[in-house]
Amino acid sequence: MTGQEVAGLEVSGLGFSYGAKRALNDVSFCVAQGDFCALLGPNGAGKSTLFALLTRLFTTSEGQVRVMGHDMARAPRQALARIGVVFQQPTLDLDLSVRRNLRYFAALHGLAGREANIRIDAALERMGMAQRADEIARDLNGGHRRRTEIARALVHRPAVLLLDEPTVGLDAEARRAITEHVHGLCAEDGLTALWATHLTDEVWPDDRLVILHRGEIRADGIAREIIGKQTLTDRFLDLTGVTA
Ligand SMILES: Nc1ncnc2c1ncn2[C@@H]1O[C@H](COP(=O)(O)OP(=O)(O)OP(=O)(O)O)[C@@H](O)[C@H]1O
Repeated sequence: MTGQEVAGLEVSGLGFSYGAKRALNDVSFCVAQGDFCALLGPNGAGKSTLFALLTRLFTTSEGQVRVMGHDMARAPRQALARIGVVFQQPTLDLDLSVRRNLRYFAALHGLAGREANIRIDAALERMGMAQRADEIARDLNGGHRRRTEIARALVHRPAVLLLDEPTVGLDAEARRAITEHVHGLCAEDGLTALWATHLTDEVWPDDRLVILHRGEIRADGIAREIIGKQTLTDRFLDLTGVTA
């Protein structure tokens, strides 16, 4: 990234404690626009706490978050408007169709009528869900529900997409399809993605990779360079001291 470019996501010196429990300590990393960044960490590493700070569910006086150049503390509305979020827990209304789930979300963002429909169609197409637009969410399998949630997070055209363990509970085929779709969004649409996971097989060799453990960054770079001659699982175990 040159000095002129605005990073999709810039985190500097972020810290957070739950009472006496230190959950994040001096966390800094920067994701260039259009990059897919895997945030890999074992259970309890601090991934969800980081997401809560990035979405302003929690606030902290320690450190700074910038989204497309907007300081989350000084310009939260501008920063949040540029973020799409896929939470770890499913949040679809299962009684509504795929399209109506997205239409409801569009309305929350002040979008209606033709403009909303154009954006909804584009988001569903992008996630391979256009053919299922009129299906009731309850009738979808887990992978298609997750794809619908990602499409919903795209409706307001965010620049940065945050995904907190988006493939939990899905089989290998559904996980692969979702990972490919999100890589496509980055490569073809210039979306910046931060994908939290504890599954090493979701990280591709050319991905940007940040490894978090006990609230601190243990590695930051291109996955293949961090991995070296090891497998990512071996490297991950070495860096985190987590036993298999
Ligand atoms: N409400 C809370 N009160 C006290 N400690 C907490 C609270 N929530 C999380 N923690 C602790 O903060 C640390 C980071 O937790 P966090 O949930 O952010 O990790 P994570 O990487 O998202 O884990 P997982 O993969 O299990 O979701 C852990 O040690 C956890 O036990």
